[in-house]
Amino acid sequence: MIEATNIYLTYDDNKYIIKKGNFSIKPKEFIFIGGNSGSGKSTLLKSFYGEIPIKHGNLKIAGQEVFGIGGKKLRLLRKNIGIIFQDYKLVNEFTIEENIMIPLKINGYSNEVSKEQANKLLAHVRLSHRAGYYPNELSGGEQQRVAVARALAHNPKIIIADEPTGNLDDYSADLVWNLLKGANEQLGITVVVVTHRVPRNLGIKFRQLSIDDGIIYEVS
Ligand SMILES: Nc1ncnc2c1ncn2[C@@H]1O[C@H](COP(=O)(O)OP(=O)(O)OP(=O)(O)O)[C@@H](O)[C@H]1O
Repeated sequence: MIEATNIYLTYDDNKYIIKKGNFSIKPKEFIFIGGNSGSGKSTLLKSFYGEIPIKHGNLKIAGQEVFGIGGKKLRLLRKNIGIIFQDYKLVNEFTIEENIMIPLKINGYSNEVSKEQANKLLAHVRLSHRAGYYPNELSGGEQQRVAVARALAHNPKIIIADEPTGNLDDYSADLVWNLLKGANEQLGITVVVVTHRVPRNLGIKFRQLSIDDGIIYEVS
């Protein structure tokens, strides 16, 4: 599902954040990515959804080459991916129902279908009673559950999450881990999560990668 061959990532050409990155993530795997602060975890995730260019090497996501990607191909790439951030990144001017409708509308679904799907997902994350609320009327944990629903809305093949529980208390973090686990187990979605703290008792098989001095390696 994700195949990296000798990828190099940089912001300014003076220093490679990721060097000679080689790894392979199979469909339906659950992957954690660790490493010290500043080691390049978020940078690596950004390369997956075309937010920063691949400087050298090849990166295939769901069969699509990411090197040099832009325009229509980038839109197609993002169709396969749902993204979750530490700080939720919901649109404050939209209700939470409307937030979940965003990826559906972008992908060409009608208002009616988008609304129906958003409400199914709101029920899934147990927030139906908040459909008309705005993000700033919700707790952080609730906002992150909306972000998970939004990431799932367009039936992506891959979920990418950058410290999804970093701002949450243990109770809310558990709810988010369970939603990600369900997406992986029940929907067969490949899940890639950057986290400093791998949850104990996740209850599913997972693999761990780590980044040190720009090098990506497998944690055994
Ligand atoms: N937009 C940017 N422009 C230039 N340099 C950047 C940019 N974003 C990140 N960096 C640098 O790239 C390096 C890796 O940053 P990145 O955010 O990927 O690390 P991280 O492992 O996710 O860190 P953390 O665990 O603290 O979130 C850091 O040295 C950082 O300063």
